[in-house]
Amino acid sequence: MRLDVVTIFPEYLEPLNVSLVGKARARGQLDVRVHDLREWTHDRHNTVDDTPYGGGPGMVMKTEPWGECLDDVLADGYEGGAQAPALVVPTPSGRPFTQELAVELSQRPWLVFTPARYEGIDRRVIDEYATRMPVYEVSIGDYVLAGGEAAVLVVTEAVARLLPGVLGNAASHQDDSFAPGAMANLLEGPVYTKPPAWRGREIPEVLLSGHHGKIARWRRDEALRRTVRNRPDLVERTDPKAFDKKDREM
Ligand SMILES: COC(=O)COc1cccc(COC(=O)c2cn[nH]c2)c1
Repeated sequence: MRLDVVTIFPEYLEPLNVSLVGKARARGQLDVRVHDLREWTHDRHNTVDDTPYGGGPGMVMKTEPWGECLDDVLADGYEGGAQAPALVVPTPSGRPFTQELAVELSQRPWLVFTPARYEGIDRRVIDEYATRMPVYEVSIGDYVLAGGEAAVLVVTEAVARLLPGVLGNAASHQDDSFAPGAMANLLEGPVYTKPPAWRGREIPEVLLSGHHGKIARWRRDEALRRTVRNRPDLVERTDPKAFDKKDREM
């Protein structure tokens, strides 16, 4: 997968050199290219923003630098078809970024991220590129950040860990929270490891029993308990058939 990020703060994307994404890049599983938008400005102050038409506070990111930069980024290697890029625009007014969307994005060959600063990017930029490729306007949560770069780190990590071979133990994202299947829409329950006792706190007996059926049942019950407590909305969304009699007694 190829990932391009266009930003006025390239250093903000340094974390893409470490950990999971960094290793995937080193292994050649990910081709990450960060571009400084200001390199596509031509004035002395490298201007990327201007006042909003219609008035109001703040500044808006100008069309020209974005257009010139994105044309260059998309110029190489874009033969349509297999190499078709998609634009990913972090914005508070986007569709919620979910595990399902992470899976969808992880199946694309090329993502171009356009994190905005200020009040956002002139709408005409998105409209222009939407004529050439899919545009995903995604929100990572109901709050406003000073810029979309942090959201790029979030989306990139969620997507990269789904790429084959990137996560050590392939099975580990099968039972992720929100992964499709029985665990869909349930939060993850508690996890434990050695030592068996710590400050007088021991491990739930069932986990030491070696009885896989009971362990799976206990984990599901704990996940359900935590979901009911923290995310009743997710319980609503889960198909009632997914719950058996014992669940209903909970
Ligand atoms: C065309 O799209 C744009 O112009 C984007 O506009 C904005 C405006 C303000 C802030 C941001 C950065 O993203 C977030 O704050 C965000 C993403 N998820 N949750 C919060 C982006």
